[in-house]
Order: sequence, then C-alpha cells, then structure tokens
Amino acid sequence: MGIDIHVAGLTKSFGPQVIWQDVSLTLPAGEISVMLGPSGTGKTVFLKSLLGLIKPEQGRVLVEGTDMVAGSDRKVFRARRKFGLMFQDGALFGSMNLFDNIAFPLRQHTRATEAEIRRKVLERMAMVGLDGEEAKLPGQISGGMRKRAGLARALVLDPQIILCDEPDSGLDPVRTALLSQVLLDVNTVTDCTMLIVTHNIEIAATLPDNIGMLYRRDLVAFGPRELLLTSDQPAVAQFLHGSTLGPIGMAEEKDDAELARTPGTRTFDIPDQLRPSPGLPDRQGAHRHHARVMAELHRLPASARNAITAKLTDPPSQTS
Ligand SMILES: Nc1ncnc2c1ncn2[C@@H]1O[C@H](COP(=O)(O)OP(=O)(O)OP(=O)(O)O)[C@@H](O)[C@H]1O
Repeated sequence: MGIDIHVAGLTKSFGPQVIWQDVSLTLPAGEISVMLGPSGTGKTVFLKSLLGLIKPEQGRVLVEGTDMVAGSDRKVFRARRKFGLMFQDGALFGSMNLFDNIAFPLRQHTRATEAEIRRKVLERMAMVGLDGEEAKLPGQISGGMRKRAGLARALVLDPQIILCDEPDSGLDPVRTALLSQVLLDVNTVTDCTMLIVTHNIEIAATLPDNIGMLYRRDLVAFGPRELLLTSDQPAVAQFLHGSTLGPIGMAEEKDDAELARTPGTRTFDIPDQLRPSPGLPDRQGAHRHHARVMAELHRLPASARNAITAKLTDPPSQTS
C-alpha cells in the first residue's frame, strides 16, 4: 500500500528568487493528487524537493520518518527507493528495447533472476497496455507508448509513491484521456500514493482525489478536488477556464492593479471522476478518500461541500 508524505513549512529560493514559501500539505496514502500551477511556479522544483534532490532552506518532507530535506544522505537515498518516477519523455535508453529498458532498474538494484525479471516486466507492461511490444525500440513507438513504457519502468521496483511530471506533455486529448485511465488503473491495482504535476485541466478535473495549485510563491489551496474546482479565487478560476482574463499574464504574473480589475468568477462544471476499468478490483484509495472527506466535510467551504454531497452521498462504486 502507498504511504503518506507530510510536507510542512517548505520554502525554496534560488538566490534572491523565492520559488514558493511555507508550503504545507499531506499527500494521503494511496490517493491520487494533482499539483496544478502556471508555468514557472515551481511544480518540478516541488517534485524534486519531495525526492530530496533539491534541498529547500526551510521545512520538512517526511516519508515514513525520514526527512528528505535534512536527513542524512544514507537515509534519504534509502527513502528514495520508495518512489517511482515517470518523466515527461519517458527517459528511456534509445538503444535498448522496451523489455530491457523496463528491466533496467531490476538488474541495477536487485538480485532477481532472469525468470523473475521476465515475469515482473511482462506483468508491468500488461498493466500499462504494452503487451507484445517488448522488442520495440523507443524510436519505433509513439509518444504515448513511450510514456507508458516510462510508467512501467517506474513501477517495476514496486514503489509506494509514484511521481509523474507532466505525463500529458505532447499528447493529443484522446491519448491524454487514455493515459489518465491507465494512471487510475495503476493506482487501483497497486494502491500506491500518486502525485501528478500538470497544466492539463482535463486530467485535473477527472483523475485525482485531491488537487493543489501553486501560484505567486504560495500553495493557493490543497484538498479534495471539489475544493479547487469550486474555488472563487481569481487565479484558480482563470486557470480552470484557460481564460486570458485574470491575474495570470504573459509575464509569469501580472501586477496587483491587474488583479484588482479581475472580473467575477464563473462556475466550473465538475465532471464525474474516472472509475477503474471493468474487471479491476476496488480502488481502496477512493474508499479511504471518501471516508476522510466525509469526516472533514464541515471544515470545507459551502461550495465544495455542496459539490461533494451532490456527487458523493454513497461510497464510490468501483467499476464504470
Ligand atoms: N537548479 C536551479 N537553479 C536555479 N533556478 C532554478 C533551478 N531549477 C528551477 N529553477 C527556477 O525555478 C523556477 C520554477 O521552475 P520549475 O521548473 O519548477 O517550474 P514549473 O512550475 O515546473 O514550470 P513548467 O510548468 O513550465 O514546467 C523557474 O524560474 C526556474 O528557472
């Protein structure tokens, strides 16, 4: 099963440039979370900070008792083994076929026999819809398949947490929707904690249990997806509608005068969340999310509460 990640008071600067400050959130175990934000707001820096690859000046990232910010190199390295990473381009070796690419972490980090490697690689390839493609080279397959191969490789060491950096980049809307379903199905089967960084509103609206948004050096909000999707904050509403009207401009952010001229917000129609593909087991993360949200419902704004109760009066049914 996946594990929680607790982030508390995280602040990162590069020289005089503050990227974000005092970011606190918990990625709940086994749930799917999305981090949104305009370009340059530090989403990738956030992912790298969770892994201990970038060290914020203040705050903590706790992964089963290890602080990825201030922990010893040995402890951070060991905790990093709990993560699987899916990069934008799949980060595959061009000269290796898909089987060897996906087997690579097993050969590097374990003493698995070739029979065990074969079983695990084929199982993971089937999970992401790449059965029968083992002999292909990365250059012989589509961008969507390369991403799924990168996901299979991220899964091969049985991580408890999967981080995906812009999995939709370069994909058409249909491939993006298919990849969202694959990510949800992987969560269903593995029960791993997932964090997906994206600009894609379709992914944000349909895939995650929780959404956060980084903007103007702050975490604007983090909570059940209905919290952000019903938010009346001008930057959030502008981002959800992909509108030119609002505080987000061509320069990363406009000035405060522009912010004051922001028109009233429009409502966003919240689509149903994706369900596991037929034949898959219950998504445990959805059940835990439901129980957690219902227990904390009274703390949410009325708009989010209404959206949740309108769609989620019963525990989620598990198949589409
Ligand atoms: N190693 C580094 N040294 C100095 N500045 C950096 C470094 N890494 C990132 N930055 C800066 O941090 C800021 C945030 O970058 P980041 O790539 O995290 O943004 P992002 O939200 O992921 O953007 P995008 O959505 O366009 O990928 C940028 O201004 C970037 O130039």
